[in-house]
Amino acid sequence: MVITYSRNVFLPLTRSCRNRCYYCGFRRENDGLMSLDSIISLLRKAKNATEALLTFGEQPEFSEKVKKDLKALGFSSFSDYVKSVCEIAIKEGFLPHTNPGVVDTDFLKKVKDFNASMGLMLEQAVELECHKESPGKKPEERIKFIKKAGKLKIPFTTGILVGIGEKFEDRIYSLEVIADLHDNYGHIQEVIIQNFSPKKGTKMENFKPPSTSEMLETVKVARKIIQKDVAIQVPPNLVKEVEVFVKAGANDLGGISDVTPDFINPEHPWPKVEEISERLKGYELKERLPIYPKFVVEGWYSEKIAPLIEAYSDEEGYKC
Ligand SMILES: O=c1nc2n(C[C@H](O)[C@H](O)[C@H](O)CO)c3cc(O)ccc3cc-2c(=O)[nH]1
Ligand SMILES: C[C@H]1O[C@@H](n2cnc3c(N)ncnc32)[C@H](O)[C@@H]1O
Ligand code: MET
Ligand code: SF4
Repeated sequence: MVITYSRNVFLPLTRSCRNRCYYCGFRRENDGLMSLDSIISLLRKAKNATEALLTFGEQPEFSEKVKKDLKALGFSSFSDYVKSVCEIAIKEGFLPHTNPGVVDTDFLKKVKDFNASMGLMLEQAVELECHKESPGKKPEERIKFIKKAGKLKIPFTTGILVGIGEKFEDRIYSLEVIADLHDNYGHIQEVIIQNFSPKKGTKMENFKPPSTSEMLETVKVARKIIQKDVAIQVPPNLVKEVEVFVKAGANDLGGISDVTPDFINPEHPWPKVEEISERLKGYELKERLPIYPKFVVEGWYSEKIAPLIEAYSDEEGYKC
């Protein structure tokens, strides 16, 4: 059995965010933008990565600091800045994967051709206390966005955040919603089963994270609900014993970096690929691109990134 992962470099473009999720340690009030120079120098350090992961707070343009930085950099909108970062990444030899939060259709259309895939965590398809101050976490907003990405044929990553106040049946319902989206649009490449990990200084710092057995049950039920052509991803820095999760049905480990931390969960360092390989004896651990083999073979990518995809993938669509 093949277990996949991607080698990436994480670009946290800004921590300014219109939402206030009670579990989030990433958001900062009035944070600015990464400079294009700092992005280039980070990319140049990531010698063996093929994915540039762009993540940031949702709709950060309201922040005075972001507005000021956009002006100083000569951009008239945040989406133009994101598009330029993608172009820089491509020029440096990386395939962008942008996880933008809920953005409008114009934003999505502008950046789509410059991304190998994009993502948005559904988190949970039910309303929860921890999202009371996060308009962009309303289930209908997230579902609408994932549908829009489907209509635009964007290879897509979504998933659930486990242990944020939902019941077990809410997880089942959320996974059914994802399966339904994939039935309708066929664009989901992977479903992340991510455990909530408490962050100091947040409202949920003393909230109990889900246990390993609870996470295993969730992966098992996800594997039953989600279509077989969609990968189940667990992050190896958050679940540690990847071998038991693989036994439960996970078959992807997401992006791993040698040069950047997981900026969302910085207290959880990435294990080395060698360590994962050691734990997964009997399985074939294989590197993939941020666009899954199936979508490479089906040609779900633009001419902007075609040269990179074609140079990096073998005839089965895996990284070569
Ligand atoms: O390092 C991380 N990568 C995260 N990734 C990156 C992901 O592991 C890879 O970029 C994809 O598998 C594409 O290769 C996300 C991507 C999404 O589209 C949506 C959510 C996440 C969440 C995380 C995360 O918490 N930490
Ligand atoms: C990048 C993704 O990380 C998730 N995320 C945000 N905060 C946390 C946390 N404390 N623990 C685990 N995952 C988190 C969100 O679902 C976001 O979409
Ligand atoms: N803010 C976005 C979201 O929560 C992107 C990931 S968190 C930095 O969906
Ligand atoms: S998880 Fe994303 S949307 Fe929520 S506060 Fe953090 S950065 Fe903003």
